[in-house]
Amino acid sequence: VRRHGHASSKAVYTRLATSVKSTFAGWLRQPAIVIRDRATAHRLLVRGCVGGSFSNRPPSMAPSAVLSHRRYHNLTSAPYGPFWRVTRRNLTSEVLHPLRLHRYAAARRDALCDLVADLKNQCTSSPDGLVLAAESIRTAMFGLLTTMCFGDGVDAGLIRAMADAQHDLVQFFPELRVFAKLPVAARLIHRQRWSKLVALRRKQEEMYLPLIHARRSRQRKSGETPAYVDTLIDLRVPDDHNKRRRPRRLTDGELVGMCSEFLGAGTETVAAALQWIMANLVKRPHMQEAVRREINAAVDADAEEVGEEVLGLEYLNAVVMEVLRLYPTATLVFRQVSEQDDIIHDGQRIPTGTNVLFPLKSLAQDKATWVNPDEFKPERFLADKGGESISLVAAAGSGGEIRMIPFGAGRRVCPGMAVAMLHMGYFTANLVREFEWREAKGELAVYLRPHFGFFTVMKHPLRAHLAVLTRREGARKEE
Ligand code: HEM
Repeated sequence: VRRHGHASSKAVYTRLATSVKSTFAGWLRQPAIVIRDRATAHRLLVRGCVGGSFSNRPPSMAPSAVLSHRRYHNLTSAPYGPFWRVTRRNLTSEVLHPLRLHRYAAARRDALCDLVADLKNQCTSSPDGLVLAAESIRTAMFGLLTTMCFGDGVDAGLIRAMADAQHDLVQFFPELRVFAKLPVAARLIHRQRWSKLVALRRKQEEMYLPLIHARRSRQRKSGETPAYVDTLIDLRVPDDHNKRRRPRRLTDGELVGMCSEFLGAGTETVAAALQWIMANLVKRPHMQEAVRREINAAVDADAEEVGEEVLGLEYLNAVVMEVLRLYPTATLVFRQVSEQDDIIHDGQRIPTGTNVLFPLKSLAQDKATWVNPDEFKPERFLADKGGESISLVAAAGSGGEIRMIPFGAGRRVCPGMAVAMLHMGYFTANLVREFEWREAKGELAVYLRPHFGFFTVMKHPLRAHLAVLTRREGARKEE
């Protein structure tokens, strides 16, 4: 554990990668502690503290929070309280509930068909089958999350424009750090940035609000699968600022903020993780073969796709877990000590307002937990290969110590964990079944280096040579 007051917070800077420092500079300038010890991380994140809950993040740099002057237009930036509880329960009990994910099977299949068609198109139009997979993967994920958010039938051109606007917003995140402290003064000093942020959000509103209004005014069929926005339209939320007021509907601003969060959090993270998975399988053809073998043994050669059965494929799951351990797409988990929290460390109370940072990569690479922690070894998650088959929940600390927490931990743990695991497994399995992925040479070779920013992405977006496999070829490769 490293503790830093105002004067020594520079020490935190020096221990974090440059791109992390620049992305989170607004938060890091405040008093901060970096927790690298797994037992302490477990005690703070999972067990909480005396009195409070230790479930608040520092004031958010998310555009919704900045634009709403911290009136918290989404879940990520909402403080721990009644508003957060109601909106979080809505998300986890409806669209993201693990037992309801089968309802979006058709949307997943459509996104997969579009992705496979796009990759086939790219590899047949390039003389050596070279494909820029990164962009195609992100577009497919955005299309899928758009259907889950707004329902079927959103125009393909509009989805592309929404994806571009979302990407622009995420790229703009680091610049928003200036608004983390003294937001009113910062708006005057950084007028250009403020205007750009307002323009980006206006563009989103112009695209999202007509979709929201259309969902609001349509007649719903009984038994139909709700889109996320339907659940938000029906929701009544308590007012954190005025507890005597009756629960109210979400405002248009809040609806746009929540949809933007759903699309951003659900797309960028999974698309980045999928690239890491495929990049590792390109680098390690024998592992790619092992995944293909497992799929072909479990799925009929005539089956149109590998469906939710991906969740039962042990080797594939081990590859996904190993990617999440070595390349967690969220860089840091943040908490901020609030007045109610009573966080004691080394016999001293950590002052209110202190930011507490949990670096996910280093927490997951402790020599005491993993043998050769820097090596990519999916077998460590396979009981029959001398490893241990552990779930993400167990890895987050059922034994009192955190082993890896790519989705965070405690009350604010990522609500999208189950859907993310399904999406990563589903797309990996089907992409390996449809294509043989081979590494390009020279400058186009796969480069397994990260760029640490708001999300940890590949420094060089994934490219590979693809060969289309017929079902019979795929099965023969296995022999
Ligand atoms: C590989 C994929 C993903 C990773 C690695 C990831 C990681 C994380 C992490 C580390 C956190 C912070 C947790 C904490 O503070 O303890 C988080 C929060 C969150 N994630 Fe994810 N996430 C992923 C996918 C998703 C998906 C698919 C969705 C929704 C569709 C989602 C929605 C959210 C939301 C709304 C929060 C804020 C929760 C709150 O404050 O209560 N995430 N995620």
